[in-house]
Amino acid sequence: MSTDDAHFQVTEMPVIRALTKAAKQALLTPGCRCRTAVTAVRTISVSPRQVTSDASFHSVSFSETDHPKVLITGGLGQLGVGLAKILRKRFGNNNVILSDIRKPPSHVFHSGPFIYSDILDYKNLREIVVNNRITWLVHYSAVLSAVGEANVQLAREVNITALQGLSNSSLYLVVFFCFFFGLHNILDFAAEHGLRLFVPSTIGAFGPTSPRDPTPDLCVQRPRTIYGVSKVHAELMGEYYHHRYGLDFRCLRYPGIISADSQPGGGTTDYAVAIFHDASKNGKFECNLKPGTRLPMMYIDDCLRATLEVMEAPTEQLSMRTYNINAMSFSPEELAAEVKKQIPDFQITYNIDHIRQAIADSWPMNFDDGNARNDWGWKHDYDLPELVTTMLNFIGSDSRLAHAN
Ligand SMILES: NC(=O)c1ccc[n+]([C@@H]2O[C@H](COP(=O)([O-])OP(=O)(O)OC[C@H]3O[C@@H](n4cnc5c(N)ncnc54)[C@H](O)[C@@H]3O)[C@@H](O)[C@H]2O)c1
Ligand SMILES: C[C@@H](O)[C@H](N)C(=O)O
Repeated sequence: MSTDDAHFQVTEMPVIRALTKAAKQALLTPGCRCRTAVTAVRTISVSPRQVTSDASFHSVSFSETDHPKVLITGGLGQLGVGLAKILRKRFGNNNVILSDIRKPPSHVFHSGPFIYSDILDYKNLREIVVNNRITWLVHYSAVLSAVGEANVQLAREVNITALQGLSNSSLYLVVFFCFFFGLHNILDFAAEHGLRLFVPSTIGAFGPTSPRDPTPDLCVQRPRTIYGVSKVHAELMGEYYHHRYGLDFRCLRYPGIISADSQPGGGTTDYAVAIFHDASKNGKFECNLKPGTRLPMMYIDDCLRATLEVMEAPTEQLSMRTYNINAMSFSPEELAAEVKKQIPDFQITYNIDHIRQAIADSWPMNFDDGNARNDWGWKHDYDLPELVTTMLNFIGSDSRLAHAN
């Protein structure tokens, strides 16, 4: 098994297992959840589709001076736990509920409210929102780019062990539709309950026909991954609900996010996290993208702060509802050169994953985030040297701590 395959197994299987379990149930049980979700969206008596365009959805008592009550879906991935931490610091521990379909590790479970929530289950979501008087919803649940694309070995494993009887193409169809229904559930009840809704998008929402250097907020968006297509869909649906029903939809297109204490969930930019762990532990790293592959990237602290800032931004500052945000752009060889400044013996080799490479080659190289900077004052703190120092210090002190214990 290659390092890359091993990485896939370690970091992506829980997500795939959880997702395919949901997908399998949805398809194989009578009155499957996919169908139920569609029915709920179409027939629920308070559906936005049945309310006039000037109706106010902001029926939940929530003023700008109150602390919001936040629900984070898909919160056990790379970003959710960190976001919960900064939101709890700002709004109080009990005002931020983390949720996922996976079992939380003990330190997460004991750090604040955690609840099971499957975004495909409209009733379950609705109960959580109503019972906890949720006012902000951060919709993090997703299947990232590389997991969403055809990985034959992984797909076969999943088909045999999780979706017996379904063909590869059926599996991808299920993932695709569950993703959409999940989003539709979220949009419908966010509008119904007057929630402020944050859905992250990505550099992956652009494709090979978009301008790539730099990529502006508004341009051709023809992504070639199912992940990108679903994110463009989310951007458009969110903006449509905003204009049509007054939904307070806010969306940031994140670059590849780099974090030390949480693992990425199966994306194309994951190499930029793995490199620090391998450099710190073994002094070498095998990269699955070509040396010159330039992509926009950001340290997690900047990403989470941007999320809080756009959620708190007064409505009148938002000239748009979907913004690019950026901090830096680099290629594997540039990142390796920066790591080498701190670990002089560090060696990088290349073993290209053609699926990830094709995805990366279709994505922006530089991201133009001028609108975010002008409208609500976005400003990043971490550039490449700062990122490398921070990551290596964090991982180094973490492993020294582990050795000491
Ligand atoms: N991490 C990045 O580099 C990056 C970059 C751009 C955008 N984003 C976006 O930010 C969000 C969070 O990213 P992440 O890196 O934390 O993702 P991740 O893949 O690490 O985590 C996603 C989480 O969603 C959960 N999930 C899957 N199906 C679910 C369901 N049916 N119901 C509830 N939860 C479910 C998974 O269990 C997992 O914990 C995603 O929407 C992603 O597209 C991330
Ligand atoms: C860029 C982003 O959306 C994610 N890290 C991925 O590579 O899929």
